[in-house]
Amino acid sequence: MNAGQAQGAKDAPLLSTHGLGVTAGHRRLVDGLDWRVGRGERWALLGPNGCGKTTLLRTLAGLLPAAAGEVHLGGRPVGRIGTRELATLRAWCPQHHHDAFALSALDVVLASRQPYAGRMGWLDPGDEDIAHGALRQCDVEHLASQDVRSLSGGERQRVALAAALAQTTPLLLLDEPTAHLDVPHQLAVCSLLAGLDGRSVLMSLHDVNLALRCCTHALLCLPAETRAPRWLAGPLHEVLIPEYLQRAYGSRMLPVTLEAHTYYLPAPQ
Ligand SMILES: Nc1ncnc2c1ncn2[C@@H]1O[C@H](COP(=O)(O)OP(=O)(O)OP(=O)(O)O)[C@@H](O)[C@H]1O
Repeated sequence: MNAGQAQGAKDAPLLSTHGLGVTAGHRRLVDGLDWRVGRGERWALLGPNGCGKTTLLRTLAGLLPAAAGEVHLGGRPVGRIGTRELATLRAWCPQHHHDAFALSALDVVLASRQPYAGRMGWLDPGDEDIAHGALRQCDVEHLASQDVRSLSGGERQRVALAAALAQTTPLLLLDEPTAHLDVPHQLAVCSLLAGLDGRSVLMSLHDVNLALRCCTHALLCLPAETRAPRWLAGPLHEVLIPEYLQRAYGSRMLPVTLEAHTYYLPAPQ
């Protein structure tokens, strides 16, 4: 990379999509999406079941090919970035975790340090410190030596989040990071993500109120009957408004203000 290209990469948005199309089977889930995610922004991906949040996140992560257009990370097409480098640029935390082997929670988190391992694949004590720090941040350090197959759903979810944090990437792609979590842990994860200085987060969520607490921006899917759904992107309070929420979810959402914060309640049927 020459000096001009290096400067271009520095000025480029962390993530951008250019005419992005995403399909699953015969369904077109995203069509012509032009979107930019800046450094330090936290985006909520919202929309009804099956609208394409997971498929879009996996495409952004470079795990699925785009049907049209491109995803860029730091100004470069994601498909042209090698696996190891990609793992230093974005962390991916899926919705489901399949644990085939008897690994401890610490092992699972340490695995996310592999992109930084030396030539022989060895990690150093600094990696262990980062892994323990991430387990602590996610309130699961006391489970570090426990077999992940024996963890509860919420504990496993927090270990997965710790693994994503320990990857120390500028971008985190999280598929329903608050699934399985009790309310105090949902709020703790919310504050944790909001406190990640300079790192950007894209997370699919089902709770509009959590998005309002936790995020700076929203990408909301408005389903369409006859063509690909339309994804509205923008600052949180421009996108999460009653009109758009009703179009997205098909039911009226009533704004309620409590202690200067706005929340949404579904209107009685
Ligand atoms: N490989 C596939 N073949 C056919 N259809 C698929 C495939 N993968 C996903 N789909 C369909 O694509 C749609 C989008 O799925 P996706 O998991 O992205 O939705 P989602 O918005 O994350 O849903 P949820 O809120 O329920 O988690 C669904 O209707 C799903 O059945």
